[in-house]
Amino acid sequence: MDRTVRIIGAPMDYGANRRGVDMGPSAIRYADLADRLAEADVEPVDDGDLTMPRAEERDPDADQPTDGNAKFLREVEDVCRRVSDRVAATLADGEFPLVLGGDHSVAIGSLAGSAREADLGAIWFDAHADINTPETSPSGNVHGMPLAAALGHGSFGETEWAPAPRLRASSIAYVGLRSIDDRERELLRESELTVFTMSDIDQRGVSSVVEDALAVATDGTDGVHVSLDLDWLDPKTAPGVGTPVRGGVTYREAHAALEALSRRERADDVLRSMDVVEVNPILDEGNETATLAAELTASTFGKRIF
Ligand SMILES: NC(=[NH2+])NCCC[C@H](N)C(=O)O
Ligand SMILES: [Mn+2]
Ligand SMILES: [Mn+2]
Repeated sequence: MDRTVRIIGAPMDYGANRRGVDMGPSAIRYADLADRLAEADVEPVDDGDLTMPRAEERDPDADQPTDGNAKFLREVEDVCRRVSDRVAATLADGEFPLVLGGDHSVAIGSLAGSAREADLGAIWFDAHADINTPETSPSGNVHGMPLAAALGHGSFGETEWAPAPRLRASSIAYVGLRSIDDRERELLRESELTVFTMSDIDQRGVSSVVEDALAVATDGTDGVHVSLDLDWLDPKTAPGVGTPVRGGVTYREAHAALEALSRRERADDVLRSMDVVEVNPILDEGNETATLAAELTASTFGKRIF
């Protein structure tokens, strides 16, 4: 790909109950993200970080926009509105928006911004389904809700900021799920989202699964959003995440999957936007998870061994 990639840092931790994931953008930059992207033949431009609101500044008299079971939802809304505007403006300039989280709630903003002027497909690389609503969430953490928000499920449907305007459930594919809450399972069985679990990867291999995910996300859409939650990988390979789940993809499987997205002939017109989320340096070992995040991002943009 020879497009300009605009790096948008979103050091958000409100969606994960404030546990250190706000240092993710800094750790990924420290792992030489820009140099690695340059090696992938894209031109990185770093916009720096968005400023995060202070929870203490919350006006106690203001109305709560949705159910009180979603923690820090007002702060998440504030950040996601700005992420969405930045992503939309970047696309309008003909550049590629790369959002660095922060916890996965920032994806509400990236999806909304990317789906403003185009029919959007999405591939969700994650251990988790992230499709709880404030009403179904067992934790109240908004990082477990971004797809419900983008699809306007539950009380998110009553808001104007959360739903992604041109994203349909039938254009979304998960790759690598292995932790699905009971209510999410019920919903996914009835929904049009495509679910590829770790068992599919075990049986068919990651490359074939990613091909199918790409087919889902590109069919009838104008472009694809890639959402990469680092807890998609096995915690032995990516320990620096807040909600690790055993049995994730290996280092090589992860590279193979993301390289498949940027096969030369299609990268430019298929990929539209990306977020890289859930890197938590406090829980990491020697910044290896952030380094992995930087490497995998370069693979997505076409960096190859040879
Ligand atoms: N982006 C993430 N790491 N999400 C974890 C979600 C965990 C769980 N399903 C919840 O709703 O709380
Ligand atoms: Mn996850
Ligand atoms: Mn996630």
